[in-house]
Amino acid sequence: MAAQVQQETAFGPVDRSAHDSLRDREISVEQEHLDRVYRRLEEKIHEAEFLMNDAVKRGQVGTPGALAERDAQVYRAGIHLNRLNNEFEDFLFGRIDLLLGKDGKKGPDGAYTAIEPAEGAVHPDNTAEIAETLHIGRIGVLDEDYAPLVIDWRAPAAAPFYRSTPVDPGRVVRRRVIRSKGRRVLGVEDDLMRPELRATLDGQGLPVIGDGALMAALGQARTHTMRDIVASIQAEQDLVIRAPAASVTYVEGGPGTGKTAVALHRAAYLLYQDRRRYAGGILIVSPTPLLVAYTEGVLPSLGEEGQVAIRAIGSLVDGAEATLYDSPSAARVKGSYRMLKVLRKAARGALERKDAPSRLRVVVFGRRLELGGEELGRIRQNALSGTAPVNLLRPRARKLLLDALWALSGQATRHTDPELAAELRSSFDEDVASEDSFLEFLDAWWPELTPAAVLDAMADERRLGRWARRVLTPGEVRRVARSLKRDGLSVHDVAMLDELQAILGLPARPRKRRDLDPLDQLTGLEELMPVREESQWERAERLAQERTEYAHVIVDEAQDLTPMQWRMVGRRGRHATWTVVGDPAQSSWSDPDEAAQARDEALGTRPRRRFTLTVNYRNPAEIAELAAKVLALAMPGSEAPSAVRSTGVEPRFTVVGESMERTVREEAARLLERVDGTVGVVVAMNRREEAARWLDGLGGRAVALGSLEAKGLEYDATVVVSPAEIADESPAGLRVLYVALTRATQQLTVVSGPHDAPDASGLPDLLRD
Ligand SMILES: Nc1ncnc2c1ncn2[C@@H]1O[C@H](COP(=O)(O)OP(=O)(O)OP(=O)(O)O)[C@@H](O)[C@H]1O
Repeated sequence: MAAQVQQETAFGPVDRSAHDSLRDREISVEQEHLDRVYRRLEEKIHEAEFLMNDAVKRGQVGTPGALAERDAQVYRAGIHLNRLNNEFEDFLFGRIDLLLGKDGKKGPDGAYTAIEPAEGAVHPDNTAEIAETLHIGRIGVLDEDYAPLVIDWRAPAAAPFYRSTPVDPGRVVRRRVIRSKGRRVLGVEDDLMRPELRATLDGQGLPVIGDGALMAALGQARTHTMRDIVASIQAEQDLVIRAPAASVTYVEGGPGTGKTAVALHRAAYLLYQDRRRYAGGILIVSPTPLLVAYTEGVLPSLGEEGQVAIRAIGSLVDGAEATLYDSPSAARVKGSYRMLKVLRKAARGALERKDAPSRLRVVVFGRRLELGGEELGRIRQNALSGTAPVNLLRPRARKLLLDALWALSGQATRHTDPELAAELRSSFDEDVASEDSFLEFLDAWWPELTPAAVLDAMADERRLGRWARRVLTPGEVRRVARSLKRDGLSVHDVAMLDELQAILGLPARPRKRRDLDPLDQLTGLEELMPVREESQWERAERLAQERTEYAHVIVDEAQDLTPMQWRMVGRRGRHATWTVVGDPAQSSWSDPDEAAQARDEALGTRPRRRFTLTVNYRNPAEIAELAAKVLALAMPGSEAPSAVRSTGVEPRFTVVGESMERTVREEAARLLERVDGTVGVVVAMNRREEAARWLDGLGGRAVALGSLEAKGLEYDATVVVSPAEIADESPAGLRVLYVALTRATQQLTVVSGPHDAPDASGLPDLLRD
């Protein structure tokens, strides 16, 4: 973090009233600049509108290329103004004042490219002149001479705004965050990167205003949506955001270190860097719909939305939506690699429906032919020995049936001439294959399977037991079958559906009929035209359209993905580059080693670039210290991130009095009075419905959540209800409790229930030293 020098100029302290007028003066300096930016943008719009009207009037002006270019300019200018007027309250948010650069070269955005100051930029008496001032904003704007009025935050020239620290300041002397609303500048917050320097700008001392932008941002009340952090990205975060996209960028960091924020800003950065490459789309996988809703506004505020899909892990399969939770014991089986074996068996086993016919009878060339159960069983085995997806094996099964009937018919030896024999065989096949009895048999004996149908079949405990023999215990079979009987899907079911889709393959397309020519119908010619099968090429094109792959995949809360979920996500990024962010200490999955193996399989052999984020921006030190006690139990030896600020407010401990409902409600109400923003009440999963009722009437600022739903979210204040209940609800319970305890930005209350064994001060057993 940058040194925060308050109420000073680079020449020394000033008194408070002088400081206030200094602040006003600096605000008006920035206001002037913002006015200039808007004037310039309006000019561009007028120019563009003039050109457009002119073009309309004159019909055609210039070459088609010039016209296209002009239209593009009109379009771009329109977008700019629209975005400025409608979307961005704080369009211009930063400024850096820089020393003269080393090489004196300018980059494509009109700014000097050097990171380090030129020799002699700082005089021996520690004075220096500011050689360049850059303003940073959400989009870039150039003046009439192509000099930068605003640099896009993602441009290389903006990097020093984020990277510079007092330890390694580069050319930056002062970094300023500008706060504005609409077209009005409201305030400025400065960080001095070279406090030792006495720098001048146009012959005047360089004023330093405010308490620093980061602290101002962190102290703000939280709402139910995440804000972007574009004005206060810290150096270690910036390294991740701007890391080259090749291969896998792997980021670990404790709670509140900005992993989610960094992941979202990285998506915007990648699109800016190489829009063409990412035209294939960026997928951001989030653990819950709540976190999707919480983060959804960030990318639009950064000017990006179209090419980024933020999807909850339970909504990755089109047409399926997870709404149910599994018990920890069912989840543990459904998410594990073992399920893969079961699904492969089930996909094949589900072909054998209870009502499947046991014999095939056809009449062909005037003869009745019949295949019995044993022969049909052999044919099925033979067809299934192929490695193709089950639905794509149907044509093979059909062919084997025809072979068997042909052999039975005794026609094979009728002709010695190979050409005649082939002709006979083909008319035999056509005869059989067009018979209703054959078609009906095939549909019943080798039905086209859908993933949902196989999952349904697995709800039958007896059948599932057969498919899971030697893989699952009878108890596990019972739990899984029971969980599949419910109406609706869980996140684990969705991953199983996706796996089944891969195992089954897309159903072979119904034979495509040629568009009928009315003349053919009249003449009866239609009957004589062969029915056209889908060509290889058409099939390839269809599959390409149906593919759901992305150019870059970002996985948030990656520690929670089960092996089956990694497989599902992996299928969406087979040719992608990746950004994976997570924290092993917050994992709610019981078998981290198995998940790590699945993750490595999904990411393949691509090289990994690893980063660690070390500063907790969310929790004040008082809360972070308490949470660290649970971390020590959950993952002995692992290090908690250091909290960046302290509030002086210690966590509060209370014990359930008359009823849990009453105590929790009172504590939530108490916190609502103490904070301006949101209050989250976190309970064990099986209490989440009743907890929602406890808060009835407290208003929209208070919400109740199950422990797993709290993933990634944050509130001004939280009430964590019964740490013991949360810790005991699953094998990963302590890690889930660690998540619950690290959601508050200001205040935390812990309510102990009967299982918590609180001491006299209300401190529960699990949180004692
Ligand atoms: N550089 C920053 N400037 C301002 N706020 C920041 C910065 N970095 C992080 N924050 C804030 O800190 C909070 C935590 O960030 P975020 O949710 O991204 O952390 P996380 O590492 O994903 O946490 P968790 O692992 O607990 O889900 C958010 O409110 C975020 O806006």
